[in-house]
Amino acid sequence: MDVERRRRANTLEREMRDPTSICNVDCLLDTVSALRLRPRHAQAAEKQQRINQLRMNVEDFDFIKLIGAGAFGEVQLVRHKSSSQVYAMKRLSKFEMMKRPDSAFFWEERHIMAHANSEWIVQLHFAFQDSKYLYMVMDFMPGGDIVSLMGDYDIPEKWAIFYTMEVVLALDTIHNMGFVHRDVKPDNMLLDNYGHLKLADFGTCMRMGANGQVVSSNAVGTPDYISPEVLQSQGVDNEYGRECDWWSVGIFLYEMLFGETPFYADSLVGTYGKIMDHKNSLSFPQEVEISEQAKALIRAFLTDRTQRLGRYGIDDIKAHPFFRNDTWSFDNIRESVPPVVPELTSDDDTRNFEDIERDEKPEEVFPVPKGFDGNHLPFIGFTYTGDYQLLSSDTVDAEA
Ligand SMILES: CN(C)[C@H]1CCc2nc(NC(=O)c3cccc([C@H]4CCCN4C(=O)Nc4cccc(C#N)c4)c3)sc2C1
Repeated sequence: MDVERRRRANTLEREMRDPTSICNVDCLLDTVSALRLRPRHAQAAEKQQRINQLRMNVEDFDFIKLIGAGAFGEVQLVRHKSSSQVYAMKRLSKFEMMKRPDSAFFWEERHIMAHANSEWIVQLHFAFQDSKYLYMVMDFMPGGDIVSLMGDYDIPEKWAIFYTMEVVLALDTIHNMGFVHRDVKPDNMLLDNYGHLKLADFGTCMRMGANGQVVSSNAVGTPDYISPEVLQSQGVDNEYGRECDWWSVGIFLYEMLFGETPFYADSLVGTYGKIMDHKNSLSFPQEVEISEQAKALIRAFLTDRTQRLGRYGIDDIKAHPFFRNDTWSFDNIRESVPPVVPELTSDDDTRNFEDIERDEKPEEVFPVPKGFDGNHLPFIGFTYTGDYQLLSSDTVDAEA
């Protein structure tokens, strides 16, 4: 083959091997699977079926227990049959996503968990899809979430130092990847089998622009933890940056120390009102003994974004007196012993997860259109096979 053709062929092959390329092999096979071949192409349809069986699919996993649920799906503890490895498998309904225009959130979640390669971020091991769902196969976090931890223990200030330090380092990882999280809350903070923290749910993450800001008109996030500037972005295009996540850390720290969130109200409007009027509504219950440093840090986070601690980077946060202690430092905390180490008896021990009843709503499926069915086109490229990349040199040789 002439040099020029060989050079171009090599470049294409490199693209096909690159997990982040739009024409990598997984993406190409997604395209084949997304084509709705009509019965008259019997051979092709048969081949398509065979490809779907050879690719990773939900039959490769044994279901163990339902361990979480969200707006578009659920998380199950599963065991991969051929490797016996346990994972947390999140299943998102394609039907739910097709009903809403702003449902491309799973791309950020997939990108962050697949490529963060960080001890602070739950790792995505595999992603695949079928006609109804997207599946994300992730680390199982047997320590459960911080909501459960706060329910089980009265958190002393020393523990609050540990968990706040780990959340700060985890968020710094997300920010350095170019994302604002926007929904930092204890539900999204999970503990591994040592008791160390990882962030777990990235559906509300948004890429920052070159100026470090995001422009968004939908107020995302959970009422209690949402910052004033994100709240004000509802309906209008408001710009804000990573500092909105530091507000949520302030709420989290307050909740660990006082057992409730600072702007709680029995109505959404009540909570929003208190958040917008935080200068007057923030107060510390007298009966709880809390250090001045802790109150100072909470005030430094729960303030207007132009004054908020962390707006110039996390060094100002790390330097705050609240974090001064004789056990943990920002540099060694991941190698230290956490306040609570989960007692686990097996690799599929789910003691730290509440039983969840599955809402048996009838599975809505979309009618397969008679004509061209483009329903799966938005999901092409979602499949991710992580380490065992197809077309990797050893695979081809093994076949040879
Ligand atoms: C703008 N709108 C349209 C979109 C805004 C962002 C968004 N995110 C959604 N997200 C969901 O629909 C969903 C589904 C299952 C579980 C979870 C989380 C919330 C509860 C637990 N959970 C989770 O991810 N757990 C988890 C993750 C990783 C490891 C382990 C373990 N062990 C557990 C979320 S739907 C939706 C709509």
